[in-house]
Amino acid sequence: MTTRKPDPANPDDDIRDETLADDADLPEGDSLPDDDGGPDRDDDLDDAGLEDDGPEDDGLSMMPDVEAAPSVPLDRQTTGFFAVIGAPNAGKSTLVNRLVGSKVSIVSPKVQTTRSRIIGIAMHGNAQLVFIDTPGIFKPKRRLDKAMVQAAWSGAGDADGVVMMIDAKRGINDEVRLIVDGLKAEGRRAWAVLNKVDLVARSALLPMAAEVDALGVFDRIFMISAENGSGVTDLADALAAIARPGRWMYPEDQTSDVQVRFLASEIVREKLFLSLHEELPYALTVETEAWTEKPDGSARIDQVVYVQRESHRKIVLGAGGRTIKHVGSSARAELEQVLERRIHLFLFVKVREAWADDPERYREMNLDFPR
Ligand SMILES: Nc1nc2c(ncn2[C@@H]2O[C@H](COP(=O)(O)OP(=O)(O)OP(=O)(O)O)[C@@H](O)[C@H]2O)c(=O)[nH]1
Repeated sequence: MTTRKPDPANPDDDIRDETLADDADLPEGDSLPDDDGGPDRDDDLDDAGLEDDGPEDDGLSMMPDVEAAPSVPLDRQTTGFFAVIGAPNAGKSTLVNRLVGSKVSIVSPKVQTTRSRIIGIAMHGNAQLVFIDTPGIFKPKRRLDKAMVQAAWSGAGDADGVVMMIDAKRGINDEVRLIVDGLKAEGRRAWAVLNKVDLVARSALLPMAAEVDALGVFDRIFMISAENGSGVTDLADALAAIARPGRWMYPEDQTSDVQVRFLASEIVREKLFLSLHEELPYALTVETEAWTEKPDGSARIDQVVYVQRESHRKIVLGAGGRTIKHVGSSARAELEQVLERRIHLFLFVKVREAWADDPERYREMNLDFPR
């Protein structure tokens, strides 16, 4: 992930212009930045990425500052690297977040929320369990779909083991069969995790497990609720039991490999997913354009929401800028909680019709660009 600030020499890259353009849609005094008590709008325009206010933090990953001595001697450490795959909405990110014990991957009731591979790291006894949360696997139509599905399968390819999540409420449907066919084609076996058992009658679970077994690719079947945690410890125990002897790959208090810049855009994307309806969430992407450390310990984050049409931009802004303001304010609250510091968040909405065909956007999403 690159640290990029707007280039003042390049007008197309000038965030200040975007701010002004967005402003045209907003009534006087209703600014896009969600920032109570931070710098006022004029200040923001003046220091939009031209001068550093403090050190620019380039290594913005969710890594601890100091590596402590490990709690388990090196010769007793074990490591397992597991891909979590499944249909969209099966609960993959919810499970990974629960196993890790903090939010590393965004969650929404909409399908295809996760777009790229995200690593979550959980400590379990002597084992370090590294989970690859993958985008949902489905029949791709658009280029972005293809990139997401490729990322999911390559996550499975990299792993020691594959955990396939199945939404028990939906049962064994075509989406599940598509993935099972993919596993068979790759010659891979997996563990099946029937999720959302809190939504299903107990009497339906045993016949479903028999159906899962009959699919012929699963060595073990677990029943869990990623939402309320039931069955998750048994799953973690079983995964830890097959972890290989070997030194941990990450410091034990590291929870993810995601860069904080990326996490910050993901959090905004999650709030947009929760606030917008129908196709619009799928037609946008969010990028962190600049991250500036402030002398008072706070940070200023400038992000661009790319949409494909002017009409989409209007919807994302909302009447009087209300939608984007609401998104900004809930994202800022969460960012402040996660980063444990004060954040000034500035969101700019930009129309870029063909962003979904632009290789640069895929790099920012941590996805390979499918040709
Ligand atoms: N009732 C219930 N809801 C769940 C459970 N696990 C996940 N959910 C909900 O299901 C929805 C989808 O969860 P996610 O974790 O985003 O699913 P995902 O598989 O990562 O989704 P994609 O990003 O589309 O691949 C969210 O609204 C979750 O709150 C569960 O065990 N029980």
